[in-house]
Amino acid sequence: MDHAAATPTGATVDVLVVQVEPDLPVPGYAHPGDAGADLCTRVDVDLAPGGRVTVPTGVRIALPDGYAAFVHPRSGLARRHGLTVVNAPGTVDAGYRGEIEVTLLNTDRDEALVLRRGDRIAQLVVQKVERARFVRAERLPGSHRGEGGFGSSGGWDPGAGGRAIVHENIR
Ligand SMILES: O=c1ccn([C@H]2C[C@H](O)[C@@H](COP(=O)(O)OP(=O)(O)OP(=O)(O)O)O2)c(=O)[nH]1
Repeated sequence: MDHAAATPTGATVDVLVVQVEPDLPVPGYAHPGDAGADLCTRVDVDLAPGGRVTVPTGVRIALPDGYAAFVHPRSGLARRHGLTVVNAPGTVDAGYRGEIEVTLLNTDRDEALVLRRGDRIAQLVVQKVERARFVRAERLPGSHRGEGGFGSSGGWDPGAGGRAIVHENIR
């Protein structure tokens, strides 16, 4: 099992964890100062090129009110194998008591990926979140960006003229 569960120095919040199978590690930070605690797969997975799978992590948590946890991909797996999290970052609500699952996508067109039970597959970032009151208004205050959407600062082909852009399917 490739996992270094360091006791986090400077931890600022307690998060209760119930392990679905006690021999798997609780989420752990690999290094002091890391933002993400590693999540492991509870099952073996063979992921075909272009394949998608939802993997159980073996952990259930109770976040305090005012917090959420976000499931992010691991950069090393992304770089080496093209592995990503489909809905990155996945949102774990404070009220969620079920097992955290991770929906993985093997973006590599040629190589299958083998994950074994206990392998680290993603990382969980615990954050304070605001809860907004959405207040109806007739107009919004001005800003430097204005209505310029994504790509408006350059590097994007504006030829689509506001139409949806259909991206090539990975298959
Ligand atoms: O990567 C993820 C994302 C979410 N969840 C769990 C925790 C979260 O609280 C719940 C619901 O997630 P989300 O709100 O993103 O899903 P939804 O499709 O909007 O479903 P819902 O209608 O239940 O909110 O699923 C995970 O285990 N892993």
